[in-house]
Amino acid sequence: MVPLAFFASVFLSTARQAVNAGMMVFVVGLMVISLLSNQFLLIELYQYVKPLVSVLSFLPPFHLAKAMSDISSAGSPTDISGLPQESYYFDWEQMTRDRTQKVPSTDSNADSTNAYTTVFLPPTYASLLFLVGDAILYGLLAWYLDGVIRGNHGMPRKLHFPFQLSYWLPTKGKSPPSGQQRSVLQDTDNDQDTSDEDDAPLLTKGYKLGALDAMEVHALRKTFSTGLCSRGNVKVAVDGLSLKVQENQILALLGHNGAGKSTTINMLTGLLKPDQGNAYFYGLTITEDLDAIRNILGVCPQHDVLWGDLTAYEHMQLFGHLKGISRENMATEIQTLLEEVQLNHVADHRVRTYSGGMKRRLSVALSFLGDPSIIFLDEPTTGMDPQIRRDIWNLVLRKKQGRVTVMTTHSMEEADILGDNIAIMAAGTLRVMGTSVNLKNRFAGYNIELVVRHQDRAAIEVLVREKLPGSTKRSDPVEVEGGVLLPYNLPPDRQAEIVPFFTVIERERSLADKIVDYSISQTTLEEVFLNVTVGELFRDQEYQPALLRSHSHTTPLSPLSPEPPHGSKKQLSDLSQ
Ligand SMILES: Nc1ncnc2c1ncn2[C@@H]1O[C@H](COP(=O)(O)OP(=O)(O)OP(=O)(O)O)[C@@H](O)[C@H]1O
Repeated sequence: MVPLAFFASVFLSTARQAVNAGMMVFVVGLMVISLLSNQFLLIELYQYVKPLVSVLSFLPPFHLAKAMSDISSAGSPTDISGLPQESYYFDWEQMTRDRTQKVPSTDSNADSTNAYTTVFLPPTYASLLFLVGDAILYGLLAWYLDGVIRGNHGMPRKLHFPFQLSYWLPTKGKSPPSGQQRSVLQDTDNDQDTSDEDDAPLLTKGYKLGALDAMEVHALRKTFSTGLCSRGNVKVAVDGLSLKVQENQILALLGHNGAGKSTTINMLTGLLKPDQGNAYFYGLTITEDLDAIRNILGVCPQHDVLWGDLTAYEHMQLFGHLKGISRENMATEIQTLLEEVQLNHVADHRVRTYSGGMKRRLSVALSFLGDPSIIFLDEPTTGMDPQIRRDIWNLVLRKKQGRVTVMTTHSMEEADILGDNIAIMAAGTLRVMGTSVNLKNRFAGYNIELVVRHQDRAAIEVLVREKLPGSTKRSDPVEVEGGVLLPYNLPPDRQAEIVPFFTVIERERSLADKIVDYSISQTTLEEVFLNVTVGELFRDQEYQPALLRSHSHTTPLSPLSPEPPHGSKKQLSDLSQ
């Protein structure tokens, strides 16, 4: 029965499907048992019983129920046909006897001695042998089909995977890319640089393509069918994503809801099969070496996968065993990690008593179990209070050495603090990638705020138009104490205008009276994010291709490149109007 359950699970992807299938099996089984134990039905359906028994031989529940029934009836005063038994005990001879059921014959010409006909049922030992055979058959089928059929979950193996040496002797642990693998990657890079230039994301100067890349993603694509039938609408969740991450670095993946971050992580961790593309971790590919990659992978999924009846310690033990942590190290490692996420004082409490933030901390701790070389954290700090969140940030920063960390977040502060590189996704594509400073320089520029007296507002606005011609109003003026605040944004390529403008303000005594206060600051990552994804928000068809095609990802851009972020300024100004 257990191998049959594993076999059935290959074709079922949700708990609801499993419940429905279980109900169907129960109803069909009940009907069959009614038939075989009801003489009236046996008479009516006699000619169908023999072929039915042959078919049922391949279903373990039939032989299990029959063997149990045989064994229990063998010890009773009457046998299965209701006739008196010669002996009341069960012996091996009974096991080898055909189990027949006598039913009244429906043949009108039958004489009185032939008034009964017998329905053949296999002997008990045959049922037990069938059970063993079924267990082997379904076990093998479940193992093979589970490898090659993954539906939308996981990466299917090749049809001939049992004959692949790599299946039986997987590459263990973290290994640098072999010369051959490495050269394939380089070739792929070169191909992509020349042929796919238009589709390449923008990489800023802070991002270094180099020899230490431990994770490389190439043209990853995933679509989902959204219609009722498979030929319905298709949603492109991730569209040709390519990026690289170096060891010891954290990549923060930003994007609005539905940008494709979780789908990307699910593909990279082998939960979803990519339609196209591949990813390499330390030279291992997700399409070929998923088992080896899983040995060095830690994942904190977006939604906690925890069991309410288990404690935090039991969760850690369970995952520790699955990750193959040795018994000697298990207790120390669990204790250290639980202390680091501040759950040690509730380690023996059932998880159902935890708050959302505590469950999240446990998920983070689970992902670090076994010291994995690649860590994926999908919105790890959701629901945590500010203090705990900072502790988790410290944990992630402390643990970034010797591994690749990829995290998604909606918190710009989190991305700014943790991310060595920040990648911004929109509509399934990577729009920009670089360090926080470079992204700010490249895509946002400067915020200039002037507090002026009401009566001088028009004069100062004229002055700003003359001396800061590249500036735009960031939002409507705001009434403040002593006057009105005029907020401006200056793109990074107009940096040269800043010094002359403030020199004029400092020198002209008349202006000093009109301008009560002023400030200048670099714009925030949030503004970069809005700036980069604003085209997506407004679905401006002209803007997006211009943004994508204006740069090649192989050419590092100057932080203060003369090329403005085309369209983005226009859209921001639209926003403010
Ligand atoms: N199983 C699915 N079937 C159909 N569409 C899906 C499926 N999974 C994801 N999508 C769609 O793919 C797109 C990307 O989803 P994804 O969950 O990757 O976004 P995300 O960036 O992680 O968003 P969030 O920040 O809200 O978690 C969305 O439009 C989503 O509706």
